[in-house]
Amino acid sequence: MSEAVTRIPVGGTAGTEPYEVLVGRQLLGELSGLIGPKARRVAVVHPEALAETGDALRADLAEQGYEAIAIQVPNAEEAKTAEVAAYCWKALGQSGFTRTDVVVGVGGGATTDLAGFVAATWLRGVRWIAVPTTVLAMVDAAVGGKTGINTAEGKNLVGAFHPPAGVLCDLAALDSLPVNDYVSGLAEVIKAGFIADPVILDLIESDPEAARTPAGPHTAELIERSIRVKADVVSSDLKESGRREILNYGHTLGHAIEKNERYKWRHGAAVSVGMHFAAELGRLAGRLDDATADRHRTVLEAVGLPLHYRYDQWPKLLEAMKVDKKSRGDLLRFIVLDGLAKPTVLEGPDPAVLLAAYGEVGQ
Ligand SMILES: NC(=O)c1ccc[n+]([C@@H]2O[C@H](COP(=O)([O-])OP(=O)(O)OC[C@H]3O[C@@H](n4cnc5c(N)ncnc54)[C@H](O)[C@@H]3O)[C@@H](O)[C@H]2O)c1
Ligand SMILES: O=C(O)C(=O)C[C@@H](O)[C@H](O)[C@H](O)COP(=O)(O)O
Ligand SMILES: [Zn+2]
Repeated sequence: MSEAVTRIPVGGTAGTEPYEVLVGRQLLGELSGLIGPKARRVAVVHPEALAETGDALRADLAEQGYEAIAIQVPNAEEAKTAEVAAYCWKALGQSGFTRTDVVVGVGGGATTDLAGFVAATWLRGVRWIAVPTTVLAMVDAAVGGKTGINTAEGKNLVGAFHPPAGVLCDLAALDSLPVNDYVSGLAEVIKAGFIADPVILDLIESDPEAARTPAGPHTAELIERSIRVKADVVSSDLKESGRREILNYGHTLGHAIEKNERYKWRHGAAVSVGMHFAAELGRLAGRLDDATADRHRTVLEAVGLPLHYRYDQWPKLLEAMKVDKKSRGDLLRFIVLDGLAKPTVLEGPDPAVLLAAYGEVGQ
């Protein structure tokens, strides 16, 4: 008997095309429907780690009559560069890819960010479909249409809003994910818990060890709840003119750490340290109660996510945070909590408060 498939709607407001995030197993049968009747060519962008999956998908699409190509890109953040994007553009150009053809991004968030960006920029925008294969990509990266690449100056500094035509979250993909990558994705799940859906935190806290594996009893529910948080936010504010900024909770410092580590840290690990910082900032700014601030430490630590970073790096991190996309001119802006599930913006905090908050994080 096949398992049920959950369908979560996204978008459809302010002139955007609605689409669905499907969560279940054996979802690849849905792909041709999403590719649509007009496409002749399909490009499957996948990381080295998923070479077999990428090639199997290409072969399957070729059997269905498409001119299918596989574009293999490096694993993780090494794929999110201008050079790799140019490599993909070359592959599309050489295959004669037209405006009715379709990109399929199969992989973690780094791959779906790159594939979506290539789709957004090729011929000024072609259709794309996300097939996320990590927790993080399922609950966050593949949903909402933020696509992009990094530069030496900062994380995701080049990109476009270009929503996918559909997102297929096949839970079976998570079985091959290394535990560190699985746990890294839990940072965005926990973020969704703190900014909008505290039941997520209750479920993780009920058995943090089980939450670290796809075999845990709440895996599907945690993923679906997190997707619903993201879908709700991006449906109301696709281009981040306001409410969408709450999804950046923990990211102001997190992205600065990623840049400082030359993108060798996993995103979720950096966001975990960033959420610890944001909690301390909220507390010191007089916004957040002690119990909710402390809960950040306990839940992040319970699943094995990091809380700390090098104290001596503060001046460099502060510099890096200035190019955060939420900054306006010289004004630094942070997402903090006014309470559980009450995210808000803290503008231009006193530098002494920032340093004191980092004092709790730096080691
Ligand atoms: N666009 C957005 O809204 C958004 C949201 C959150 C994060 N992101 C981005 O997502 C990226 C992080 O994504 P991530 O955590 O998925 O990491 P990732 O894409 O770097 O993947 C981690 C590693 O796992 C490998 N991998 C992927 N799926 C696998 C599987 N099923 N089995 C075995 N190996 C597998 C990858 O090749 C890579 O080596 C960051 O670049 C971050 O900026 C984007
Ligand atoms: O979708 C969003 O909006 C987010 O902020 C989600 C984040 O988890 C994600 O890491 C995003 O890529 C960060 O965006 P950026 O605009 O700060 O680069
Ligand atoms: Zn993120």
